[in-house]
Amino acid sequence: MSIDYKPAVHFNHVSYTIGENQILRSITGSFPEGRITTLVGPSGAGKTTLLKLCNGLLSPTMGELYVQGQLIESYEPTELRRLVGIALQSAPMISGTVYDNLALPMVLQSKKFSKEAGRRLLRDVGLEEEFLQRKINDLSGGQRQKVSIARTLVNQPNILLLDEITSSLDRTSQKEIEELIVAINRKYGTTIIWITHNLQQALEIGYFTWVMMDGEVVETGRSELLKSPATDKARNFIKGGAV
Ligand SMILES: Nc1ncnc2c1ncn2[C@@H]1O[C@H](COP(=O)(O)OP(=O)(O)OP(=O)(O)O)[C@@H](O)[C@H]1O
Repeated sequence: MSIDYKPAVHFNHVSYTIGENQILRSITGSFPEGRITTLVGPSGAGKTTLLKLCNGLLSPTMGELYVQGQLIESYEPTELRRLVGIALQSAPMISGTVYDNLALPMVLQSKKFSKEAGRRLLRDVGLEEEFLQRKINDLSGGQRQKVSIARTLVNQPNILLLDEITSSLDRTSQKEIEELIVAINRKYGTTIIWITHNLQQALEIGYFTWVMMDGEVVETGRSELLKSPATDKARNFIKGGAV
């Protein structure tokens, strides 16, 4: 990947092992600041594991990992959570209202969260203000995912990690979420690292792409590589997914 870009996250020979099982093998590379990078690869390639390393949910077994130029171990856990947000496919929520869920990150830090702040976040994700008092269980999958994204924005993260956030949504909701993420990236300059199984989405939304297989990064570069990969491994994977 080009060295013209400042890395938001940098991996230097990072490995991750569980027992005898090497999940990630000496990963080296960067996620450029202020850009959308997509992570693609077959199931079990290690994409989610790599994402969890970026916000300290997991720690490397070997190698160094830098977030905004600083070794990840040097951050206070709460500081790191504020800096790096994560949204998951399952969008886990507490029961109660949308407001209760949006306020959660602040409540956990013993901070106040105003209704106005809640309404502002809803506007950011394209939901009407009246959603603030809605019960979480009454929301559609797409609306729920928007609330999940809004909740990650409470801490105004510089880096946002997304794990398959559109895979269970219909085409319309999927498009809405894609547009929303692009808008967040543009408005706040948020660095986005996005795992997706949808190669068309990776091509359209991602500025950069990492192709992963068997715990390794087999190819990285501008997302156009998905149309004409340079390596056999990436080519074989993409053939199966047909961009
Ligand atoms: N806690 C764990 N214990 C044992 N093996 C694990 C654990 N977590 C992940 N693995 C293994 O590590 C490998 C990579 O998993 P990971 O979830 O990172 O892959 P992935 O590329 O995100 O896959 P998917 O696209 O299916 O989500 C898999 O073989 C998985 O079985």
